[in-house]
Amino acid sequence: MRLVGRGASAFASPTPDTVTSDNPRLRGALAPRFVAFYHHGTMSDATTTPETTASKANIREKGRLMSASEIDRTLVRLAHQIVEKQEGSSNLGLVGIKRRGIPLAERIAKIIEGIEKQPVQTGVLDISFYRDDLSTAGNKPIVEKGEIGFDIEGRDIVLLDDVLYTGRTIRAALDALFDHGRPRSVRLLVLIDRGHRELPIEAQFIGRVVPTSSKEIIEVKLREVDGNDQVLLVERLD
Ligand SMILES: O=P(O)(O)OC[C@H]1O[C@H](OP(=O)(O)OP(=O)(O)O)[C@H](O)[C@@H]1O
Ligand SMILES: O=c1cc[nH]c(=O)[nH]1
Repeated sequence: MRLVGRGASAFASPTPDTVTSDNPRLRGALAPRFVAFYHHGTMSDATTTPETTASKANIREKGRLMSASEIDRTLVRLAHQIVEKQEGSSNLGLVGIKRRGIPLAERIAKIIEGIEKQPVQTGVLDISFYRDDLSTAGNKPIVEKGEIGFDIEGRDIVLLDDVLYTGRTIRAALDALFDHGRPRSVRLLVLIDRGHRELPIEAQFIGRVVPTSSKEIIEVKLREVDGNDQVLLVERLD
């Protein structure tokens, strides 16, 4: 059976007991709702833990691509690049894609606030409902069509996610975003671009480009979701 959907990281780390955010509005949005795992080269959602034991037995950690301090420094660079590109932050809005895009948006907003000395609005997109491949998914995710958190009309939006792979999440996120209004511009920030695009989607702000094989998986861990910060390269063995 071919299962498709979102998913990458849950097999490698247990669901955290606590999911934290400084922003009370975002705390619920960070909470994990689905356990995700890879299956035959595609990604899948499941409402119960598919066993991470079996999954773990079939994966091998190949190396650490980024440490916590490397992630920190990368986010500082990306924040400066955003400010340079947007010529400031007065019309800027950062929208994090659930889950790990949300803490990325919060962290980068804080850095930009430190540079520009003015608040930066952050919001959340839960795009589960909008994916174009849900009809073939084995387990359908619960639909949660939440508010972004601020008015995106006329704003310069930066969408943020941890990993850019096929581009399907971002395509779905763009659909969802435009359901909420008409921004002046939309740019994309990802911590890792691993290639393998299936759609004509590119990021304007990239933490690191990591050429990967289709057997490899990028695992981004962020302390707000996973309890620690690092980026791992793992490989499926089957
Ligand atoms: O370009 P794509 O092929 O769409 O893949 C990228 C998406 O996959 C991962 O999400 P994941 O399914 O792990 O969800 P999570 O962030 O909730 O763990 C990652 O966070 C991106 O959102
Ligand atoms: O390798 C991948 C692919 C998609 N999403 C991830 O988080 N990692």
